[in-house]
Amino acid sequence: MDTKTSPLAQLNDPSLLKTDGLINGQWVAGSSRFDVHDPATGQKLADVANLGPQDAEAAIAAANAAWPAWKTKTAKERSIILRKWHDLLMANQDDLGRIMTAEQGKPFPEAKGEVAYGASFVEWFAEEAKRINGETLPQFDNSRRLLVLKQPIGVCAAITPWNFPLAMITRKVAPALAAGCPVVIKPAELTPLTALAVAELAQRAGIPAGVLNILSADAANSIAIGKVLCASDVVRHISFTGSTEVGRILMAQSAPTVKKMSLELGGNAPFIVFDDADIDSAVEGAFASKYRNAGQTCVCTNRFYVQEGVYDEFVTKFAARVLTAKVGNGFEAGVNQGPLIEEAALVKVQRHVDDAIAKGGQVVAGGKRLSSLGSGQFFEPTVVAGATADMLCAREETFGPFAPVFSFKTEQEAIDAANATEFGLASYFYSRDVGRIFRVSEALEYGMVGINVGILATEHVPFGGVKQSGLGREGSHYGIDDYVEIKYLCLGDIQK
Ligand SMILES: NC(=O)c1ccc[n+]([C@@H]2O[C@H](COP(=O)([O-])OP(=O)(O)OC[C@H]3O[C@@H](n4cnc5c(N)ncnc54)[C@H](O)[C@@H]3O)[C@@H](O)[C@H]2O)c1
Ligand SMILES: O=C[C@H](O)CS(=O)(=O)O
Repeated sequence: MDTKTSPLAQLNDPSLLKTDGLINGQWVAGSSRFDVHDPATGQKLADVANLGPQDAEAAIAAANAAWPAWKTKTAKERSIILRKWHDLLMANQDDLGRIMTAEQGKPFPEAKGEVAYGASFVEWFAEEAKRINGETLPQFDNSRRLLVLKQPIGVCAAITPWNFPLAMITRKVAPALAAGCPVVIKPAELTPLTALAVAELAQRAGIPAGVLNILSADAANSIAIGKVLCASDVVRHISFTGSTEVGRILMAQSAPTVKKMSLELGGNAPFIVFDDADIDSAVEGAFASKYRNAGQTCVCTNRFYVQEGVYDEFVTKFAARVLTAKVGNGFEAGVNQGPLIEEAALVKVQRHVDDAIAKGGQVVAGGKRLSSLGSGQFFEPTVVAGATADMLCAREETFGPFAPVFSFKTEQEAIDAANATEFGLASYFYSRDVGRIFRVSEALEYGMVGINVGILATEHVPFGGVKQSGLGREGSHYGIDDYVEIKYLCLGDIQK
């Protein structure tokens, strides 16, 4: 690390910068290392342990060995430890945010916001740990008593993406630990430093050795580790957040051991503006929904559908709002659009923009890469009017700061266009007509619907998708379900 210029040279607590994996409470250097870079500058930040299949086997064994003691702690004992972890995450919010902005690129205020968001899952499940209740059932024979227990499912694995390097870990690990399960985590190779800092704070909170393990690995070893996690009969649950393509691979690899799977996959969110909408509110919601994390979130709007009567007003106001965005290094004051994570991301955004223009779209804001800025991994927040269904952006997740705006005539036409995708994660629409709000909400084939809002996630709501956007829900009281097994007890001879 260049101690003069690296953003990581300014940590309040330099001991949070961990670069080795964590197995059974020990930091493991691995047999090789891989580099982590700052996407805003291209500067090398650190080199990190490149763990592999044997390390994955060791982590699974450590987790399995730690499980009995962890599951026999009382719910309150686990709750107290989770609460301490939450408090440490918040006490180190600045350092965690700084590490995140350095390796992922999102603006520093947004990174600190993610720390709070991620910590809120730990706080939520610290409480849910005490509410994993079983039940008694009416007996069908008076000599019997019927009970239902909820027990921890066992060793869990989590494979997480780079775009929310902290929250996507805690959204999985918090319910697992709350339920009494140990976890093996494989974080994204592009953002391992945040995950390792979070694990260090978990150790400080008192999470015992082996209960939480982190396998840092490059792309090739991630695939190899994934195969070990999927093939292991000790691993009873895999929670994955990432692309639908990889989700399919993990499902197929897990089939031989019939694992429970939680999948938070790709999206293709529609954002519908009806002619009865509050246009100014819709513009603000559109900006928030599209350009958060430079468009690199699974719930970012991918397609804007605006009714004909308000199309020109919306496009004019939306383009004006987008032109106020400030692009730059996430540590620079006022910046609200950071870099894209890697070259491939920029290439995909440019391909979608060029395709839209070639098929008749009109650029009304942005439209090009900022190759001279920093690392060159910056793209102007872009709006294209006149979008049509034959464009790539209509059917592929752009995952970048590009907003295509389609027009429509009727409510049914908008619903049909919105649902014309294999994805079903988040959707949004603006209307002030109560009948329309219920008709459209019920007709949209999505796991989540934002009505007159552009941001809908928080820790106590069921987050997840339908169709090929995933399986299960994270957060909320539903979020514990994937980490417990239901056991039915039938007790006889009661009258003897
Ligand atoms: N639904 C959600 O909550 C959610 C949240 C964030 C991101 N995503 C989706 O993730 C995608 C972008 O994230 P990404 O580029 O990191 O996704 P990705 O699928 O490429 O990678 C996600 C994780 O899987 C690992 N991985 C990749 N191939 C693997 C394999 N064959 N075996 C085992 N592990 C493997 C990666 O190392 C990384 O840790 C987008 O599609 C986005 O919509 C969804
Ligand atoms: O992209 C991944 C996150 O799940 C988005 S959110 O912050 O949870 O809405």
